[in-house]
Amino acid sequence: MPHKVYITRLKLTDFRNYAALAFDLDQRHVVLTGENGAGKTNLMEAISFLSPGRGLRRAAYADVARIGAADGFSVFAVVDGMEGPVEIGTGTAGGEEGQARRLRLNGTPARTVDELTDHLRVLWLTPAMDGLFTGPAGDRRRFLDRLVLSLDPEHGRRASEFDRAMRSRNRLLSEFRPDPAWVSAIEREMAGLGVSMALARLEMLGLLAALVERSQGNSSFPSARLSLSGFLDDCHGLPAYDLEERYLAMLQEGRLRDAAAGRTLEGPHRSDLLIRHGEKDMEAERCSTGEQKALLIGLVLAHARLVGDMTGHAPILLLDEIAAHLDRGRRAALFDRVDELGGQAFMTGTDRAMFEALGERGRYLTVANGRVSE
Ligand SMILES: Nc1ncnc2c1ncn2[C@@H]1O[C@H](COP(=O)(O)OP(=O)(O)OP(=O)(O)O)[C@@H](O)[C@H]1O
Repeated sequence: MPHKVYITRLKLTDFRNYAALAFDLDQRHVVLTGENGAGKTNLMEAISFLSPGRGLRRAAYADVARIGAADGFSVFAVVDGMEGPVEIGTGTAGGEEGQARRLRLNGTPARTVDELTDHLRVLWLTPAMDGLFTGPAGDRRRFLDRLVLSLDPEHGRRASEFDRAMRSRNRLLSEFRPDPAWVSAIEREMAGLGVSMALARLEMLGLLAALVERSQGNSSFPSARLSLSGFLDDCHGLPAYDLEERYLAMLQEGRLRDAAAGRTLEGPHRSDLLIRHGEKDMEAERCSTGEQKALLIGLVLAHARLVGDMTGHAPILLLDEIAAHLDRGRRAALFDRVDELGGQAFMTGTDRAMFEALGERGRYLTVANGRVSE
């Protein structure tokens, strides 16, 4: 069983509808119930800021600060983390758009928010992800990249450097006579980064597939079969160097076409994650709404297990409005599966009765008017 990472104290200041909120937690899972608009998802979002990135809503920081607040927002947490107890403070100062989120670990400013991954991993499933299978490829790519990031924190740096290089190339190609040596140098950089990104994604899919294979048959949720398409599809198994040369040649040959299009038409930014319902052997997008939800739950649970297995520390799991779509038996199975992962899970719902099967494994809190009570 992986080591349990859990939050023991949470304090929010000027975060969404919370002016000031503080409460203590123990190792148990946390069930947050309350009426629509009470602030349950806001609390989940606050916890998601204990991981790098823009949180589970991918919101602009200016929208996260409480309306009327004088100066940004802050989230403070005490966590029994991967390296022992740690105090985490994160937030923004001022309401400017585009500003970076600051992080303090045990009172000391951290260089980047990426340092959070030394202490805990936070994974989530929200109703906004329900359209994952039917929505745009970009959503699935982002989902996949978050999976990769939770095991390989370097993935984010590679992706943003690739993006920067690609923007430089697009800009250069739009010039009347771009300097070919400069374009080549940028393409070489893109080839290295792009292939590393593709390989990191493939490695993640391989690990997940192996885990799904091992746990086949003993799950109440369907297993997802995942593959990638849209970039270097016919090159599986080639060494990284050959893949880089291949991608480099594609970029060189595509210069005129890309210049005309005003963007780079081939690369890891064009990949799509293909998802199939394993047991039915059917594309996820053609499954029923309920089947899609179950598939997504199965996928997130498998990923959470993988993170626990690989790091030795169970991730914190945020399951927003998870119980509503499931029948009684499935709900009970979900709580068992979540508990078996060995981490602390936060779950929300409008009705406490939905969580009956969780029993004493959970702590039940009511959210109302920007406050949390027993
Ligand atoms: N920056 C902000 N400042 C103040 N209030 C905000 C801010 N952003 C969102 N809110 C408010 O927070 C409230 C609670 O939102 P939240 O999404 O957490 O509700 P919820 O309890 O999850 O509800 P539901 O059950 O409907 O999903 C909403 O009424 C919203 O208007």
